[in-house]
Amino acid sequence: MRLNNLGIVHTKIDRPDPADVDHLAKFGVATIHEAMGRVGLMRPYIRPVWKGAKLCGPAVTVLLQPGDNWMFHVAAEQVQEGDVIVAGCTTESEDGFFGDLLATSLMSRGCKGLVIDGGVRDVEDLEAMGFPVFSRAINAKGTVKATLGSVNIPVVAANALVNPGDVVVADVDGVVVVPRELVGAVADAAQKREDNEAAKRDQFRDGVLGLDIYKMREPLAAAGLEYVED
Ligand SMILES: O=C([O-])CC(=O)C(=O)O
Ligand SMILES: [Mg+2]
Repeated sequence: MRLNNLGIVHTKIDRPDPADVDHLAKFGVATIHEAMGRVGLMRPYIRPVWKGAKLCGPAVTVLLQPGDNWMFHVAAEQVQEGDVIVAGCTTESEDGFFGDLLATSLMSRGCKGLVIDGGVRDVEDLEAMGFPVFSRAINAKGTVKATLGSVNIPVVAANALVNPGDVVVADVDGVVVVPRELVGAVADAAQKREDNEAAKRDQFRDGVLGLDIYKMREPLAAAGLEYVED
């Protein structure tokens, strides 16, 4: 009888339609999060390790054990072109699980980046390679290869549940997780939101006030806001 979910690799995962992933990739994390109804974000302590890093792709998930990066090598074999890796850990850990060697291996498999609720190192090289990484820490502390975790099971990373095949989008504003079956609908909703924002941006540029665009004068007065001249 299996007592835990460690030591498992799911080799078949469902991925969303690549056209929907491409559409979603056009939008920023803030827009996607709003379009979903203000949900789906990882905790904001996950930050890009180099300026300008961005990623969007279906997740191959990894559950790590603290101080151990064995499962990244197992995960590399499961990566398909366009995937990203999302790594959680069985407990909080800021060890440097990942660096340029693993990035080189993942890139050769078509991987588009990493989100990890842990630490990474070799950041100068990751930037030079153009491999986008989002992590909770930059840490030179090395790890071993000795303890089983799992690949392609549901993982929690920075308070977000990520199922294999969910699409993860990350940019300087944060990391958002879009459930696989919602990717097309969320991309459409994000497009609508962006069109709407474009119209508002034009008005703001022309000097129109939010007070008038959003018709806020009446509700502000009803709430008791007073303008005092003296
Ligand atoms: O080798 C490791 O264990 C992690 C690392 O620094 C790399 O991937 O370059
Ligand atoms: Mg290294």
